[in-house]
Amino acid sequence: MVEEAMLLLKEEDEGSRRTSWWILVFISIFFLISAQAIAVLLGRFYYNEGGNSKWISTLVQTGGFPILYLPLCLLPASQSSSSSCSFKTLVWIYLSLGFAIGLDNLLYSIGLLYLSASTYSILCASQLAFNGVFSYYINSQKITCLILFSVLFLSISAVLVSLDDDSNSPSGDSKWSYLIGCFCTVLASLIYSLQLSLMQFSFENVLKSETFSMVLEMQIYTSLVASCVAVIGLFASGEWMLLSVEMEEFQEGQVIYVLTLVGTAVSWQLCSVGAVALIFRVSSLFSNLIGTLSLIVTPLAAIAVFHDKLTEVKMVAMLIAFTGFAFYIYQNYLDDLNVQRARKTQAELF
Ligand SMILES: Nc1nc2[nH]cnc2c(=O)[nH]1
Repeated sequence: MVEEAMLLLKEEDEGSRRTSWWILVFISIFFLISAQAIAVLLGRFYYNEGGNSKWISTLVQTGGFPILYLPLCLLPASQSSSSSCSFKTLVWIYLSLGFAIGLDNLLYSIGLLYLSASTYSILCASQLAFNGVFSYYINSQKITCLILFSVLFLSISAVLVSLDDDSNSPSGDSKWSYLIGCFCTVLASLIYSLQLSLMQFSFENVLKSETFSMVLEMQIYTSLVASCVAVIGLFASGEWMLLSVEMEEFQEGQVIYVLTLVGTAVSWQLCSVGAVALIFRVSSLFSNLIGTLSLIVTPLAAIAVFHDKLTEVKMVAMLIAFTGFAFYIYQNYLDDLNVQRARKTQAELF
């Protein structure tokens, strides 16, 4: 009797843990998709209205990290991080990942500056394929049929959206700038995928902490390093001297210039917390998949904000993307069922 009651209690506890896991995953998905769409649109707005600094675009992708100290301080003590690894290892992880993020952000900004949104999205879809390879080798991710179809559907969808997009690059159409833009975007996709897989590896094999503080600390300290890279670049390149002119000549005025940069910085932080939380809770490949899904739904936001046309191709592309997304969620659900079945059998045996 007592054993049965214990088993029932354990099952109920497990059930509520799984429910809160799904709720947290959906909140992270919401932040990643909506905040990335806003950040990308604000980034385009900055370039379209006269902004021209690659290093400022790089800096705003991580420079908003101080706002994350507020949730970090508000978390209950039981949620404070208690990583088992040494201080030296932690510093090494934050420095290497932070440097990779800084480099990725610079290449990402150059890609956005030199390419049209369409070419940019096609090349960005390559990050899912890169991530599939890195996840297989670094994170021992099982590539099931559902995951493979999910990656394929999202890649096809990104290509469809791209082919349909007729916007031009903000920097004009010179052949050299096009080639530089393509090279930087593919390299950024490779670095971004590697960085996500290494982050998952750090969470699972080095940090081994189960708290949300770990997610926030990872985001804060890697952003601090990446922001230092951007500030050094800003001063070393001499771009800082042009900032006051850029602000004065911004077509929408100085106040909107500052608000655009602040809004972009805050959006990137919310998006990154969502991305890191998904790596922590699910996997780097899933986080990348949702990021790519966001790339595909960004045209929807552009339809609402900039009154772009909603074409049939865009609608089909989004349908394909959501089908791909549903495949991955269904795979997670199946994994979940398997874990529950295994636990039940184990409990019955003992
Ligand atoms: N390369 C790359 N960098 C990013 N930084 C934030 N999102 C992305 C992304 O989708 N690709």
